[in-house]
Amino acid sequence: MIIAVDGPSGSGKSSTARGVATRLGLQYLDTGAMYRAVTWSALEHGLDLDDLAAVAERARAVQLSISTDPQRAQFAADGVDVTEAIRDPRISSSVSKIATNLDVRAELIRRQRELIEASQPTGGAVVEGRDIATVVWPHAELKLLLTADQEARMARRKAELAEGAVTADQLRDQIVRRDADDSTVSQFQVASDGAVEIDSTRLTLEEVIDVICRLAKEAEAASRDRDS
Ligand SMILES: Nc1ncnc2c1ncn2[C@@H]1O[C@H](COP(=O)(O)OP(=O)(O)OP(=O)(O)O)[C@@H](O)[C@H]1O
Ligand SMILES: Nc1ccn([C@H]2C[C@H](O)[C@@H](COP(=O)(O)O)O2)c(=O)n1
Repeated sequence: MIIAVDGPSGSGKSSTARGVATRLGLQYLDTGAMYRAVTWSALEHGLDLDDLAAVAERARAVQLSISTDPQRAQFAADGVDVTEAIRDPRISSSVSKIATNLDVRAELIRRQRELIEASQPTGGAVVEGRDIATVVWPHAELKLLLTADQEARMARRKAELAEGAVTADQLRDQIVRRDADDSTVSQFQVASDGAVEIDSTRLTLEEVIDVICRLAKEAEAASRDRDS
């Protein structure tokens, strides 16, 4: 089973997808981490992020190692562990430049499909991002759009950062400006065909995980009925 989870920044995709994958014994793919790792690599190589061809070349060249174990978040780029570095505000503020480069997207979508295919012999994966149900894996057995209102998303992001780590303007940039830029290349503001929208504004993380696990069981049963 492939479960696709898309949605805006701070809606809870990573924490929810990791929780669902753990409970259902599936792999977990954080596609945003791949865009972040390419951003890290481009900056390490001193590239101008507006040089679309040079950045796309870097995306094709960089060796990415992505853990799909929901219990062990670990990412490496060209052999360097970037698990922590890719969460730095420096990366968050520039990653949209990489994610709106269409040649970078083509390369990362190709790699994401390979990782999803590799997950199938062990039962599948929960895959989260912005374009999973619409572009990367439209035939996912369960497609979800996870939303929450803007105030809740900003409050959640603020709560997870150290006191004073970002200013109010930086916080708004990480959520509102990033969604505006990212939505120029992906459609994650409204549910696509066959996707179920879950508004998590008034739900706890555990409640969202419960809802998704129930939907996954229903999707699995429906698929068994179709096959028999
Ligand atoms: N339903 C929820 N209720 C309260 N807090 C939540 C809920 N879901 C997630 N959170 C918290 O909100 C914060 C942001 O969640 P998370 O990083 O999973 O979002 P995201 O959609 O993956 O964000 P981004 O796309 O920016 O990486 C985390 O601290 C997480 O623990
Ligand atoms: N499938 C995806 C995943 C992510 N992005 C972009 C959008 C974000 O600005 C950036 C980092 O994602 P995050 O870790 O914050 O979820 O990558 C995308 O365009 N498509």
